[in-house]
Amino acid sequence: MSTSQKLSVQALQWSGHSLKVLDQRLLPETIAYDEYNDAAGVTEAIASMRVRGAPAIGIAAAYGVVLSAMRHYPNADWQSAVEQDIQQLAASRPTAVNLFWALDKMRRLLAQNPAEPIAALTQLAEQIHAEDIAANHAMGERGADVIGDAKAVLTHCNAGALATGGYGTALGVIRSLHKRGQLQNVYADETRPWLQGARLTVWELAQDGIPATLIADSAAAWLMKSGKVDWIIVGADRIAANGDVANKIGTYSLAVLAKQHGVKVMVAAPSSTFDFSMENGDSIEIEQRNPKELLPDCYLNDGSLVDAWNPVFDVTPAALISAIVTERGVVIDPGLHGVRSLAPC
Ligand SMILES: CSC[C@H]1O[C@H](OP(=O)(O)O)[C@H](O)[C@@H]1O
Repeated sequence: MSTSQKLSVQALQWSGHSLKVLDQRLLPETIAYDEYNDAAGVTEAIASMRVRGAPAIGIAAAYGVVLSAMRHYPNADWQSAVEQDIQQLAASRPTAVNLFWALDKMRRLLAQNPAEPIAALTQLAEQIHAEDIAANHAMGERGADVIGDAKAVLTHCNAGALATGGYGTALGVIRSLHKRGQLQNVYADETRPWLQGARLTVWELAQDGIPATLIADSAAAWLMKSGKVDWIIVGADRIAANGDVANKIGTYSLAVLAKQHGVKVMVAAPSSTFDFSMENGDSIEIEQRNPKELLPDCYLNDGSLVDAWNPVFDVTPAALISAIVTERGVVIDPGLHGVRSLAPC
């Protein structure tokens, strides 16, 4: 696909009675949407990473609850059937708190016994979607304000429109910097093993005419030692009360390297990514995915030759983070202050 071709690609498209999900396992070669009419399908779309990215997972799950209610209401005991679907959605992936945040919002609405449950649930899911996009634009501007003029930034994984309702968190900051003319270059690392950086971020930025330079994950240290980047900008999947951040595997090593080389680290995440029930990141569940996602094809026919350990997130201590940017505000040096100042009032 030519980089000049501009596509308003969205991870999720809600029709009012079905959810179309862009199958991100096939990008960038193929743009294909699967259409879902029930919660079980949405659960599978999340678990298989057809849709991925903390905010996008939460939004998809919210629509999954709407589809569940559409299927079961007004049968007898329809609320129990919906609750079972909610539990299935909650079991799809463990680390991104946005999934549980969205499901809890839908549950709390159901507990109020709205007179028109389908309409009420639909309105809330659409509100969650719209507010995420608005939050990303607000974060983009706040993050660009913090960074000012940057030689270049390095981003890890994909925290873009493909991982959210639209515009992106880390890529939202990059989009805002680019619009202001404040950015000389964007480096994107490949983000093994799923290659969110090489397959999604480089491609997504190209749709906006934002050139990105791809690097191997193992080149990040040398890039920083070469003085080529000022900031690392990433998203998040769960942020504890002390500012510890769970994000894509490899984020922690980038933060350690950044400290060694005087590079600053920015985390951009909506307030739905905070988990104030957790004092620190020690108890954040780290998803372990199928080793087959890590093994080269040559081993797939004979798994006896090699074992594989495939944690797909890690936790970066707040002390290694320079700024956490949300739609509610910014915390500089979260290691000193925690992030409770960003809690909802
Ligand atoms: C906008 S936050 C996206 C966040 O989710 C990614 O994980 P996955 O691709 O496995 O869903 C990664 O941690 C990103 O930072």
